[in-house]
Amino acid sequence: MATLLHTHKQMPCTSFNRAFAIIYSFAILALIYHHLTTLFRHSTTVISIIITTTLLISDLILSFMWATTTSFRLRPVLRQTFPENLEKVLQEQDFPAIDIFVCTADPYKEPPINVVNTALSLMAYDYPPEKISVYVSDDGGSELTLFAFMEAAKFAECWLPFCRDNNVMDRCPEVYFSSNHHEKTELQYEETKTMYENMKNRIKNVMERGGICPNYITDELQRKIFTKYHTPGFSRDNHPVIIQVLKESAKGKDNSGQLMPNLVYVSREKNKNSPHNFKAGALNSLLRVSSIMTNAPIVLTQDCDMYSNDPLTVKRTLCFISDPLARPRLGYIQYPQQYHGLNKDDIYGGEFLRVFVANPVGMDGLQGTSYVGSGCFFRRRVFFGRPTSMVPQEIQQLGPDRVVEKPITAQSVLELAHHVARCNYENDTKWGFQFGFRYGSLVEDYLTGFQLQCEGWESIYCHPSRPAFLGDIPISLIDVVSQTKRWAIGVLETVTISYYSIAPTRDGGMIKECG
Ligand SMILES: O=c1ccn([C@@H]2O[C@H](COP(=O)(O)OP(=O)(O)O[C@H]3O[C@H](CO)[C@@H](O)[C@H](O)[C@H]3O)[C@@H](O)[C@H]2O)c(=O)[nH]1
Ligand SMILES: [Mn+2]
Repeated sequence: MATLLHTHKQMPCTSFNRAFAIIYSFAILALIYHHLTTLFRHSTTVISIIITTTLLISDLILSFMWATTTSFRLRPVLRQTFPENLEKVLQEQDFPAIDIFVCTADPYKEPPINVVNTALSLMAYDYPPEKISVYVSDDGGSELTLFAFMEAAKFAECWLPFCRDNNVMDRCPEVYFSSNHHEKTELQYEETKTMYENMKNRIKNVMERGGICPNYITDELQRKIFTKYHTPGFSRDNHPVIIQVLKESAKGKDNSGQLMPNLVYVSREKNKNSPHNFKAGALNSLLRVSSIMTNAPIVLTQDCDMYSNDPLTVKRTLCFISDPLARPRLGYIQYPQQYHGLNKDDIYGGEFLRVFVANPVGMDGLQGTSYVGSGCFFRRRVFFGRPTSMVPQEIQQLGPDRVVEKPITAQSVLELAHHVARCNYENDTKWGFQFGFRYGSLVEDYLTGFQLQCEGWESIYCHPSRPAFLGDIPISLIDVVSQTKRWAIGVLETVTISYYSIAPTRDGGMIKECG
């Protein structure tokens, strides 16, 4: 028998949901019938015609909404993965490499210490470290974020072996050090904690000062890097490309002599005359920069406030991707967005159970779930056209199948990486429409997932009992309202874009440019 890597089964509530759907449909039909008979037989005055017609239209709209969501209740599936079996089908040296994208946009709204915690939790995955590359996109173009990551690169040298040696489950340092579930006596614990506190203090000081303290700059090279942020006219919306390799796997080893992941800081070029396309634009820049530097076949996108809560998540994902019987059209695997720090009453409904759990479970049983922006593992290939026909890239180095041979710090690699992160790079290309993350909606994730599905890619929703990722939720009313408004507008934009673009299934070609 083949080794079991994952299973799926229908949820026990399926039969009940189906029976309910049938009964409810009859009730709706009866209601519509009632409205129609009232309209044609009993409505004699203009007023009663208007009232009945209005009721009929509203009930038709509500029925349509009910029918679309009910489809998610008809075949909900639960999946289980067996990462412990992975090495029976795939040797560790054959594990695919993975490029992880972390996006941040503003050091004051998204404190660098939190972004650093997210990145550290991802670098510390239970996975061969030399196969992991973490790319940080800094849309805030801030030296404070870069400084925080320079510190993180140093701290990672002791944090990664510490997690490995002690089999730590909470690999986000802040969470680990503020919980009480561990041996607090050990020397290694004390040392690591002190290093973490030092890092935190240095980042805090820099934040309070609003700039880098001169005594924190250790060498000429660092000084040179930070002067880039002080050239005349430099602002978050107007600055050149800054790419800094903070950890190179091939060179740096951790404190126990093991290899480390790559850690690369990227702040794409911005100027006021070019559209920057928000997060989708940032992700596309990272997609290209990472193509040039490492070109891993698997890509994980992550919001800066969503840390990894389970070190096994990459292996779990491989259970689907590396399954010899895997569906060839499998494009992405989405984990739910889950949150920590929810208050007991959750007065703003911040858990979003329907959006991030109930609906995806249902979509998974049909054609696959949508992409929700964070906690999603893609096959890089999905960004380059339909499963059956790959669209050639404007430069050959961006092809998803290319094997990178040069080190990420090679001069030619860095030059090309800078080139593809420039803001006019995308002019006259299909980036954002046919390649990469899609432009035109405030919810680029929803639009991207939807268009990938139109192209024929399938997806899987994986919901392990230990949350794979945990994030922050908006806790003030004003933040909740603005997020909900953004999402609502974004979904409407997705509908209009999809309506006006020619879906690939209909013309056998590509999605028309829009925007
Ligand atoms: O110009 C931008 C704007 C945002 N971001 C990053 O995008 C992420 C999400 O943005 P946020 O403002 O936190 O939006 P939320 O509404 O909280 O995010 C949800 O909704 C977004 C849009 O649907 C998705 O992209 C996210 O993954 C999902 O968590 C954050 O890491 C930001 O740093 C950028 O990198 N560049
Ligand atoms: Mn957010």
